[in-house]
Amino acid sequence: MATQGQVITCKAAVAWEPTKPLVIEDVQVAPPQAGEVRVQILFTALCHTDAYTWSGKDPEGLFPCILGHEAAGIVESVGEGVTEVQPGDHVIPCYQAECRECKFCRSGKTNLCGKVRAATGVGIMMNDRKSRFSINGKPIYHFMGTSTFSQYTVVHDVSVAKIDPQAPLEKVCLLGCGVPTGLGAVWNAAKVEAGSIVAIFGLGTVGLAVAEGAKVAGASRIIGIDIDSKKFDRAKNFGVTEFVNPKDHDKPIQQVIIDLTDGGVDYSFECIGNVSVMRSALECCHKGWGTSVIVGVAASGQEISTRPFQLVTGRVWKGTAFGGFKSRSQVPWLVDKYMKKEIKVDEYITHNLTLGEINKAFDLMHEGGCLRCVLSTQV
Ligand SMILES: NC(=O)c1ccc[n+]([C@@H]2O[C@H](COP(=O)([O-])OP(=O)(O)OC[C@H]3O[C@@H](n4cnc5c(N)ncnc54)[C@H](O)[C@@H]3O)[C@@H](O)[C@H]2O)c1
Ligand SMILES: N[C@@H](CCC(=O)N[C@@H](CSCO)C(=O)NCC(=O)O)C(=O)O
Ligand SMILES: [Zn+2]
Ligand SMILES: [Zn+2]
Repeated sequence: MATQGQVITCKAAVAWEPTKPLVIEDVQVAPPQAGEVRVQILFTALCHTDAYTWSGKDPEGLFPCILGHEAAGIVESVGEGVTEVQPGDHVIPCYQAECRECKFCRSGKTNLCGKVRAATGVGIMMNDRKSRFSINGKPIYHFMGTSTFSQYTVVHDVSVAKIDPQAPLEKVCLLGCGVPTGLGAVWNAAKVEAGSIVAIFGLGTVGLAVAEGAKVAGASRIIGIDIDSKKFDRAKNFGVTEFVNPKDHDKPIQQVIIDLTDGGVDYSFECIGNVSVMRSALECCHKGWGTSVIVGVAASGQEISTRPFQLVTGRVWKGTAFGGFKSRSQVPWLVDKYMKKEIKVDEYITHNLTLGEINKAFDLMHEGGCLRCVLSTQV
């Protein structure tokens, strides 16, 4: 039955309130308006940022909403003026848009895009400043411009990357967030050179992707730091060469790393979202040149601090969103790299469930063994 131009009623996991279990509801998804694309989501993974917003600690978190931002699917229909994708195209929704026209996109200095960010931050679509999701007339907010915990979603055309139709959607959905973030933190934000010493704080999916990126870049030592020692065995397969558990030491962890590395590392990456660890990550960097990249997302109200002397003496503190990758241009390139077996993806998938089991999937995130859980949207 043709669905184009019609409201689609489908299943979606709705977050009615912070921390309350998500509820699978029948949701009405309106047709795409000008500059919009309606996508049938086939597979979606969970990222720690979904849990963060669900916790109520995200200043941009609005409820009720449909969370989810790491997914893959097929274009169902497009709105007026959409030229770069058409029904049937295989796509990955991109929470970091790329319009190629705005001040940010034209700067050549950042992957951030300003075109739709004001709308995606308040859970609506740009065209009429309304949501395309509703339940019996009650609007449900969008999330990060993606809302992938749904069988159908509507995204801005600048927020969707067309990918190789041969790519397995149940795997490449991961290229919507965590894996590119870690790889890009190394390749784009830090620009790690061969021979560098690297420290990674937090060995979840993002930290392991940092390790993989550092290995590809030719780092000589890749030191993984995690409070869960069970993380180390798996981390070796992603390139981590040494493991440090802060719990095994009395000294501050930055001092432990400085002692291990004759003065500090060339590059460090915070992949947890803990502001006190962010400080350690900066301070374990080598005087004169060490660079620390913040990747983890810290809760509302949290702030970073250090002695300015740390920066006066040459350390550099920076951060990255989506690893600095330009989404619509480079996600297809990452998919191609995966197809050529040049980057890992399958190895980050530890669990597979269905959308109907999403609360179990959130529980799994707190278990040390879980990296990414991929949900099939067939509830
Ligand atoms: N900047 C971006 O664009 C971007 C993109 C994706 C994810 N993120 C953020 O990156 C962070 C990591 O995401 P993830 O999915 O890999 O999370 P995760 O929860 O799977 O991994 C975090 C790891 O940190 C470890 N850890 C926790 N506290 C620690 C401490 N005090 N010292 C050392 N290790 C500690 C945990 O044991 C775990 O292994 C999250 O904050 C997420 O929101 C940011
Ligand atoms: N609303 C949050 C923003 C959190 C944040 O920094 N998000 C990252 C992506 S995390 C993906 O897992 C990001 O892309 N930031 C840049 C942007 O949002 O434009 C908060 O306010 O804490
Ligand atoms: Zn994410
Ligand atoms: Zn732009």
